[in-house]
Amino acid sequence: MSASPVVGVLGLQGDTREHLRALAAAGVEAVVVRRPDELAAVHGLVLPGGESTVIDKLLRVFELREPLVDRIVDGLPVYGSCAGMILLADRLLDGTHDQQTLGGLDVTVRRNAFGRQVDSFETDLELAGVTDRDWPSPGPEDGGSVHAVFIRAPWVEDAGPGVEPLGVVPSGPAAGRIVAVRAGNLLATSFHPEITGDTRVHRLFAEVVRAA
Ligand SMILES: NC(=O)CC[C@H](N)C(=O)O
Repeated sequence: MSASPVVGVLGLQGDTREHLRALAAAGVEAVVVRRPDELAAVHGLVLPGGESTVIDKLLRVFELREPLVDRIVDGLPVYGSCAGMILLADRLLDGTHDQQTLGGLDVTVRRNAFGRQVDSFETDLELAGVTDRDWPSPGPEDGGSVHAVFIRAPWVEDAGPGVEPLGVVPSGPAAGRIVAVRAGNLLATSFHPEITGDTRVHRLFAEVVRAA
């Protein structure tokens, strides 16, 4: 792997721009991916938050689905945030009737899992992998805790033996639910670090990409 990997952000639908900004702030060269030749040129890929049913359809329209599945099978580092986590799941609960995922992560993900009352909320949670990272401003993000923003988010209903849970909801009705996982080169969070200004999750992913 070259010293400065190029990380793509899937640009079909969702908060592509926020991820591009977060990657740039994490010191990574980041480009939009909308075509198969653009996908072929990146060393890692972010699947942004958005609407997984729409992204699923557009992946097929843009003829990206097959090459992306192939690259995931080949070990491409991929970070999926929210809808991106849904797309990485091998098994999906509460998807629409014709919704497909790309797969790769040996997890069952429940879409829109948090229900109506708390379908969007924020909380601080402990995230494995960011514990010793410095965060430039003092506050609740210090140490291993990140400020997690959930927007009609999924959770990981269950995870296979090769999947490492990185974080759970700390309290409330969904306490203990897994909301961040890693398995090999695949990383996924139910929440949206790209909109908080905290670049530690993107830096963690950049390390995965550099090591691949
Ligand atoms: N913020 C998000 O990415 C929401 C995900 C959305 N509920 C979906 O099903 O894809």
